[in-house]
Amino acid sequence: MNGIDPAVQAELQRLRDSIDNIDAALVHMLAERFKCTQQVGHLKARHALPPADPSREAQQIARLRALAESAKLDPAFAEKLLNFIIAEVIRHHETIANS
Ligand SMILES: C=C(O[C@@H]1C=C(C(=O)O)C=C[C@H]1O)C(=O)O
Repeated sequence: MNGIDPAVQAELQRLRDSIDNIDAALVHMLAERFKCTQQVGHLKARHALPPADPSREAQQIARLRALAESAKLDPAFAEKLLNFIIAEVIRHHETIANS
């Protein structure tokens, strides 16, 4: 990065500092979400409820797509991200149910 104009370098660093803060916030928010979903997993296992709840997921996806649209984020991306997270949660719930 030696030949970069110092003003450009400073702007790049300012933006990357914000990106790093946002990434840290995402990790903390995901950790909190997984703490909640782990509790849901134990509750479901105790009461013999199935790990996945497709109707709840459909509501969450519809809500998140609408929120994404109003935030000018690609709704398809928001849906993919939520599905990715939920798949991991369901995997955890299956592990809890089988333990
Ligand atoms: C957490 C739950 O379990 C599963 C995971 C979900 C999630 O990560 O939001 C949503 C629905 C379920 O498929 C739940 O039923 O609320």
